[in-house]
Amino acid sequence: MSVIYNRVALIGLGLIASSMVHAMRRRGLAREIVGTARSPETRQIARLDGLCDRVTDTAAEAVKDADLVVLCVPVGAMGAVAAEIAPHLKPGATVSDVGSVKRAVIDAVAPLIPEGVHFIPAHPLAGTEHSGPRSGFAELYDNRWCLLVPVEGTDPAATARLRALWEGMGANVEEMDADHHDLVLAVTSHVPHLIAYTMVGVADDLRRVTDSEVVKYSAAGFRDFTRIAASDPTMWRDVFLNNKDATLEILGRFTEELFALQRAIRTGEGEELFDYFTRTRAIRRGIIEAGQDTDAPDFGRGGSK
Ligand SMILES: NC(=O)c1ccc[n+]([C@@H]2O[C@H](COP(=O)([O-])OP(=O)(O)OC[C@H]3O[C@@H](n4cnc5c(N)ncnc54)[C@H](O)[C@@H]3O)[C@@H](O)[C@H]2O)c1
Ligand SMILES: O=C(O)C(=O)C[C@]1(C(=O)O)C=C[C@@H](O)C=C1
Repeated sequence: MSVIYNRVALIGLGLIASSMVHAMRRRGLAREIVGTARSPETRQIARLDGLCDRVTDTAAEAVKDADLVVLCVPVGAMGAVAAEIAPHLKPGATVSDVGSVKRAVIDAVAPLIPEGVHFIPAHPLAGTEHSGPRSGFAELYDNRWCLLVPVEGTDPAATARLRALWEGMGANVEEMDADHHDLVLAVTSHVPHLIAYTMVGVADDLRRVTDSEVVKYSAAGFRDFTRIAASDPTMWRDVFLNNKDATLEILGRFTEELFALQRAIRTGEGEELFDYFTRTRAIRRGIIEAGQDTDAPDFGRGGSK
């Protein structure tokens, strides 16, 4: 594959940025990758590992002459970083981000972007519970979605170029409106994380009662929750504070359903529980049959009744 951007600057060098570096290098998508991070320790690690072609001490230095600048910091820090880099952006450059929330990031960043610079928000739907400059890997975006959320009046050629970069990094790209994005992600990612955090918190409270049994006998379902609940606290604090309305909307619906199930258990409504679980099982099977869950093991497909 050929070079898509001459110079790419990554602000913040954690899981998402370091995975971008590896994925861009795999296909030679950028001639030069410049990176910077707020903490001196992260910059030091990035330099030691040769993560980027150059690591600068400030974001202002990193974006100098960059054709693409990607903000890879927690959602709550996007505005401050945009303010810092705005005066140093090259005319004609593209600024993008990878934040898990889109409306709040657009509101914070768009007004700071100078005329003549394109702003194209993005969100790769891929991650792990790990963070930091050593957590990235080239395959993270393979066969994952990356949603582009262009604001009104965005230059189609600049959007097409960013799309080509994400496709080059292995992702499938679609465009989506910001509010719709935030609602969909509240359902598919944000509230599920909140539920995992809560369940692990409950288990931790119980541990005082049952000693270490919660850890010792933790079954696969709970282990999956602990993986999710190990995700970065700063990132997730910022997600919930910046996607408040959609999170509360979905959480409201979730608690209504939970109360209905709670009642069915208390009153012994076995049929209601069976029908509910049958419906949810069909959803999982539908996802697998549509080939949308590349992680799903093949066992029992169409087998169990
Ligand atoms: N981790 C995931 O699963 C995932 C998936 C998709 C998108 N995202 C989004 O990507 C972004 C980065 O997430 P990550 O997982 O790479 O995080 P990370 O914790 O691995 O890295 C974050 C980077 O931002 C820097 N940083 C933190 N606070 C900052 C501040 N106030 N000012 C400047 N820099 C700061 C850190 O030093 C670090 O270099 C977030 O906006 C997150 O919502 C994360
Ligand atoms: O796989 C994981 O560990 C993730 O949590 C990744 C995940 C998700 O919820 O799917 C988390 C946050 C994102 O913004 C995008 C992807």
